[in-house]
Amino acid sequence: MTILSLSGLNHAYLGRTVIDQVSLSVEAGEIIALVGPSGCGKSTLVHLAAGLIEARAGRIERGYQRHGMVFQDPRLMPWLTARDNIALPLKLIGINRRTRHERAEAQACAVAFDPVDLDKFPAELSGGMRQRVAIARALIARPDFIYFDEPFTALDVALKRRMQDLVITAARDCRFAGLFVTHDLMEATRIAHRILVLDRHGRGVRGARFLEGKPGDRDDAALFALVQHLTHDDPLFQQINDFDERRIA
Ligand SMILES: Nc1ncnc2c1ncn2[C@@H]1O[C@H](COP(=O)(O)OP(=O)(O)OP(=O)(O)O)[C@@H](O)[C@H]1O
Repeated sequence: MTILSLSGLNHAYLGRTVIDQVSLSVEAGEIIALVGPSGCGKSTLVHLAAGLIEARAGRIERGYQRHGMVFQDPRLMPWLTARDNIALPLKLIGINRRTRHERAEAQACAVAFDPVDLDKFPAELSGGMRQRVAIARALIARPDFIYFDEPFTALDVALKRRMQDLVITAARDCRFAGLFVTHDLMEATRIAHRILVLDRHGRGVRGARFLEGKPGDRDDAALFALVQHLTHDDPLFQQINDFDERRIA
């Protein structure tokens, strides 16, 4: 069953087209990693799909009930404690304070955020703790779809891996579908069921690769070999590096 369908999307900033004729669909329970050269429009596409900005043309059909979002910057409310940040989506749907706090505590535990830190404000938390709060906030209203926009790019390698495991487990347990923007092919191959490669200058989806096995069941050696293969032998992925390297040179 298709839970998100985008067809023929077009978007421009200040008259400059950055998304042109982009179509894709996500099945229920499926995590799609969205990769592509820097500036090709990945974040814009996620913002369009989530309804944060409006497309100039095209059609968006959302079959999900509720979505969550996790960005690179955790975007926590600085005046709220970790507990109230996590509980915020429940407040917005009118859940009473006591239930909100109980569920926030349970959700904090589920993302390995120590409940003793729940009364701290974002400024008192480390980067990893803030990102756990952001993930807990995205999960608390039990969404059936989550948009991830490079959520772990700023984290160190070990923490990034722990966060990816957390998403893999949560996606399996809560059965949400998602679009996951990343630059990191190791991350894409660990987390996703399918990788979509966007063409540069927003010229649509260049191609897709289905990944064997389920996220969480793939071992590191196989993933490493797959990333090597995609990077060096698969023309679909080579254009990402070629394009990014030309921009830096
Ligand atoms: N608010 C904005 N106003 C004007 N131009 C924008 C705005 N947001 C993005 N752009 C431009 O639109 C294009 C696509 O940007 P977007 O952030 O969607 O790409 P991206 O693929 O997510 O990039 P990256 O991988 O570097 O994060 C870029 O050329 C960018 O400069």
